[in-house]
Amino acid sequence: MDVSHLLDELNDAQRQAVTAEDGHLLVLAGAGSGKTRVLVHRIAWLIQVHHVSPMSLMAVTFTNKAAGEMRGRVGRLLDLRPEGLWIGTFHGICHRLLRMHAAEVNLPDTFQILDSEDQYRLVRRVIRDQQIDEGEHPPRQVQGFINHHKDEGRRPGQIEHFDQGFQARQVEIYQRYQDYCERSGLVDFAELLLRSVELLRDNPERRAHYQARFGNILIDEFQDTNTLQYALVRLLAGERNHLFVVGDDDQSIYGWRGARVENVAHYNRDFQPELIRLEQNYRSTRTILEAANRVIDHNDDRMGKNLWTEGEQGEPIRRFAAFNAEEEAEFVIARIQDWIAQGGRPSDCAVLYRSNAQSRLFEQTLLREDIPYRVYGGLRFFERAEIKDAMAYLRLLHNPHDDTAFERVINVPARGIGERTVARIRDHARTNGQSLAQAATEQVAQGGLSARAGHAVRSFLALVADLTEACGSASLAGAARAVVERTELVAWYQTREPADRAEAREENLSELVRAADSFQQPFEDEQAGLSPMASFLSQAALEAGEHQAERWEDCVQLMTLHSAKGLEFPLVFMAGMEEGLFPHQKSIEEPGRLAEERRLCYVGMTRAMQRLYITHAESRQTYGQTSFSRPSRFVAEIPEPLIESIRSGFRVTPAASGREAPPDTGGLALGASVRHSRFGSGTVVSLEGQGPNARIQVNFEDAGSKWLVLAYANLERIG
Ligand SMILES: Nc1ncnc2c1ncn2[C@@H]1O[C@H](COP(=O)(O)OP(=O)(O)OP(=O)(O)O)[C@@H](O)[C@H]1O
Ligand SMILES: [Mg+2]
Repeated sequence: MDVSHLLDELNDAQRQAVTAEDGHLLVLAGAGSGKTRVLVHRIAWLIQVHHVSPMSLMAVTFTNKAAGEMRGRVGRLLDLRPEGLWIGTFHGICHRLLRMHAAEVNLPDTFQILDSEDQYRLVRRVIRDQQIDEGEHPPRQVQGFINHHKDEGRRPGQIEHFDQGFQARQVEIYQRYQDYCERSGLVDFAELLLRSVELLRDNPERRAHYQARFGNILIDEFQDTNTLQYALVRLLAGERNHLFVVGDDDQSIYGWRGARVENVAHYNRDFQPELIRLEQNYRSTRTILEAANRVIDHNDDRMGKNLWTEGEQGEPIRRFAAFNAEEEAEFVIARIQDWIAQGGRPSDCAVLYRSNAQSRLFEQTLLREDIPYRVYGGLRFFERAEIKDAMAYLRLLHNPHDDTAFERVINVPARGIGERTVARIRDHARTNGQSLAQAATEQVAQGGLSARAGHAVRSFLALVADLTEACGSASLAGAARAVVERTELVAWYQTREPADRAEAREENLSELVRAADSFQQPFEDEQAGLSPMASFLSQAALEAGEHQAERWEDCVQLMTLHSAKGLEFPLVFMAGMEEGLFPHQKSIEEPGRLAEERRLCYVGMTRAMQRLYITHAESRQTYGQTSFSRPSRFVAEIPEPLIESIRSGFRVTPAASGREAPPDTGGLALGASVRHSRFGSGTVVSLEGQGPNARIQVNFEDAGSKWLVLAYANLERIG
């Protein structure tokens, strides 16, 4: 059989990795060196050359999207659909394990996944029920506490606490939250992993079964695995199985979420893998690559690597210092327009930023210029309110005792059931150890509610019962359609919201029906005996937890630096490169976190293939206040010849007359001495623009030369 196509487009080191003999492997290599490509080819190689059954392979990637792509690429390389192959995220794979062994891990067959928003609401509910002070124990922070301990594999009983006050209460909330989840058959993201690890750890039979099944386990983006994920890998690998691990310590960017780059060292210690380094980069120009290498050089404790490219030198990186965030957005969009005018595609362009809030100005400008765009990391489809409402009904059809779903929609659309009634039902449920649905039914039957409330609750229960009956034999799409129609969600949103918002919700709900209609149940889920409905509900919850970008239509891509991981674009903008924003204020004081920010910068820069722009603004509005910032230290870490400043290259062309009106100096003249609250004193060296756009350049004694927006600068004249 000719297998040359599996090796043709690989260099020697890549080929060595793909064709390695059985054993453990670690491919440690920088960005764009072909790690993901090698992993895909390795899967195909094992199947085609070693005749390994796809059933005995497990491949783990960072997102469902990446998993889907990987499946497609393996399929194309092999020219067939690799049935039985487990490719997925750690969460997806653990979900599958739990579905198959629900009873053994004490979960009902109908267990549901809690996404992060559901989890937040539930934590808040527990805090309120306990009458604990939300100021002292903010739900978000408690949610972080719970997830942190779960990620480290700790149950409430295993958490050491040193006082009987604050810490003890946090642990208690965790315990009660957990009890609630157990009662209602709910599993949060971290729990998916923790239960799976417990299953394999505590059940020798299951462990032996899976160790015998998965002879080869391949993992991408290994540097961002957490403690539990590594524990799972060890349990699955056992003594005999082969691990194929690829990663880049310089791209570890999820430490704040529990990822442990030390796992690379632990893997070396525990498995003594053969080390293969890939040193040739195929993604970026020489300039971009060298600049990224020089920035990351400022970090200590690196595993160290060389990256080179045969690619051309390329253009210098361009740096633009904007007066303010508005001008920054104008600049970026103007460059995108140039790109498109020269025949480039909108989807080649990515604007990357540190935090989601930065997208707004870019969106505004893109909208105004009528350029199609897409923002990632905001609310994804399955996180939208109307979708979650409809899904909650579907969940109730699937499992009437799903309390989270019950609570979400008992009064959606509004039917006059108030918080007091819900509290009464909840109390009844708690006292009698029942689900909310059972409690509500009993309360109605026993006349435990006021006449009005009783009537409303009865109508809600009747709606759910009707739907259940109507959907008993319906297809998944039929059930989704029935929910959308009979619940009258659309009409309800129409009465509450402006027409355009309600219309968008209506479109989304139709999209949900379409999504259900075209849903293809994964082969593995089917094999595991899952109903299409169960698969669909789980898939939705898993997807809601992801913030990875997807490339859809041909539109400009806006996303956070974190979401850009693993992707590549011909034209990249890194916006908001300012101290305090990036590196983030919270990270500046802590060396460990600063190093993680620098890795994030490295990730951002290495997404660029041909052209990279770095922009920063001297002032921007945050929380309604103007703040002034210096350029990010990372900008200064790019050596001079690789980066070119183009502040003067971007000028708004003067009015058609060709004559610019004299600048509005606001009473300040060239040469005047001024003082700025932050930059100290200096001399005015340049003035331009009109009214709110008037700008002033000041040579500050300590802070150097700055352009400021006159209207915001609050300069005080001295001398
Ligand atoms: N031997 C090769 N010949 C030509 N192109 C290659 C080769 N190896 C990889 N590439 C291309 O280089 C780019 C980067 O590859 P890939 O995404 O696999 O790198 P990576 O190491 O996984 O990057 P990252 O660290 O960002 O995840 C891709 O466009 C890929 O198709
Ligand atoms: Mg990759």
